[in-house]
Amino acid sequence: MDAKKLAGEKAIEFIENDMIVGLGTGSTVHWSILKLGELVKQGLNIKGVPTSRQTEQLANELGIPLVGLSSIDQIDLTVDGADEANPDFELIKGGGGALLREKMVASISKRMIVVMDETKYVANLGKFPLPVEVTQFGWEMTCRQIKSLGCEPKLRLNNNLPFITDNGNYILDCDFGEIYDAENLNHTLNMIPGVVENGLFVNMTDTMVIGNRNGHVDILYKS
Ligand SMILES: O=C(CO)[C@H](O)[C@H](O)COP(=O)(O)O
Repeated sequence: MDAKKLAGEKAIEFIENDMIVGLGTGSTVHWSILKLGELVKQGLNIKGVPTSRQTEQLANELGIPLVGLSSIDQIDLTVDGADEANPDFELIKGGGGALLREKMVASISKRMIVVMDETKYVANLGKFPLPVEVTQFGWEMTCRQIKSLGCEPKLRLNNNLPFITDNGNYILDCDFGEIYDAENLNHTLNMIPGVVENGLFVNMTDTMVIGNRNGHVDILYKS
């Protein structure tokens, strides 16, 4: 059983006609977008807000109408993946490098549904190094300041060259070990000049759809 596919497709059940829908990035939400494309072909009326160029391209190929942040102030529902999620519904995102647009879209969403396979649901965040998007200008200085918080940042590479985000920035993958105060770390990181955004999503989702290899899908709601 493809646990990512199970979760991705299940989440589409939350989408209703006439909604503005945030479209996340990654291999799990990929399945949600494919399913959404089928429903749009059958007459579902929605508008999507893509969180990356990759997602924008997929949505265009599938004929999903898109709208940009320039013309909306609120999104009804966003479906997106995660690299890790804990029982407090805190997330690490950005494995695909789309964390800035993902967080902007999530921040104006009335509801965010997170889709993942069972391996992403963990007791404590931090095994997955936290992605931090930083400006190219002075990135080494920013890197040293992040390091002084007690982690080992690594510049993300792509074919031996720095990975460049859709926004023209770099990503530092930061191993903090186990993260016990995600809210505080989120604020501390974003106070460092040169940090554009980090991949901690705190108080942004109340629903997680988790696919299991045994074919079962768990839906968790924050109480
Ligand atoms: O945050 C993300 C991209 O920036 C993704 O949602 C996250 O990396 C999960 O990806 P996948 O579903 O492929 O495991």
